[in-house]
Amino acid sequence: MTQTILSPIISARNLNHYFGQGALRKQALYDINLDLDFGEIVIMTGPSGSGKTTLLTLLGGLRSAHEGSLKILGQEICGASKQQLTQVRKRIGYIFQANNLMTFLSAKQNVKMSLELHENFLDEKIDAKAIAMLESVGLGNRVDYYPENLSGGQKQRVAIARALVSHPKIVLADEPTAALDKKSGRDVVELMQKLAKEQGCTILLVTHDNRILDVADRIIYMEDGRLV
Ligand SMILES: Nc1ncnc2c1ncn2[C@@H]1O[C@H](COP(=O)(O)OP(=O)(O)OP(=O)(O)O)[C@@H](O)[C@H]1O
Repeated sequence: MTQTILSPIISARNLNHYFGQGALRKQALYDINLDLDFGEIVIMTGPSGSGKTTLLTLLGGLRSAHEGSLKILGQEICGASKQQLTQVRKRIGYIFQANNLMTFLSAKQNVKMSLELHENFLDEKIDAKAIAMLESVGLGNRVDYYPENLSGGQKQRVAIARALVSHPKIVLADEPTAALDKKSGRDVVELMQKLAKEQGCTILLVTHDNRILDVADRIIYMEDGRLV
């Protein structure tokens, strides 16, 4: 695996994005210019409907960009093939508000699944790796628990373990604390911050939660589809 540090890790230039067709076509993002550098934690805030999730999904290669240029880990995403997008996605960790754990898999199996999707981990002891990652998020005593028997904060920590176990260079998180009480929310972001600094990964986190803004190296603000 190449360890070349590409900086910026993500680079967007003059990005525009639209929803709908014909008369219903509506612009959601206007002329976005943004660089995310190696190892930094960036928090994106802004009113509801301002375009934060749309931008996050574009930056994560989860939808294709319409206009402009978007480079993720050196790969141009505008006009990229499905295969190229899939390759980029494998190098990104995602954490969502609703943790999206598989309810029929234990904590360990949820984390392992993320490794099973990567060819480069197939030869490794992924069981041990998944357990070690759960230990590092404080769930060493919960590895065989199913999501229904874990608290909201614990489930979100499993989601963090799943996102970080493959050591991605980028982690994108959409409202990771929205469903959590103050203490669990705080614990979750501090954990993300700690692991990101240890692993040297860049985090972009969308939130409405003012209580966690201080973990950011940089805060960016979105309004009416524009970064201001
Ligand atoms: N799939 C879609 N089809 C049509 N319009 C959409 C779609 N997704 C988002 N939009 C519109 O794009 C704009 C930006 O939405 P987006 O979800 O990115 O905002 P947001 O800042 O993440 O909001 P919130 O904080 O409420 O999650 C909104 O006007 C929304 O209605």
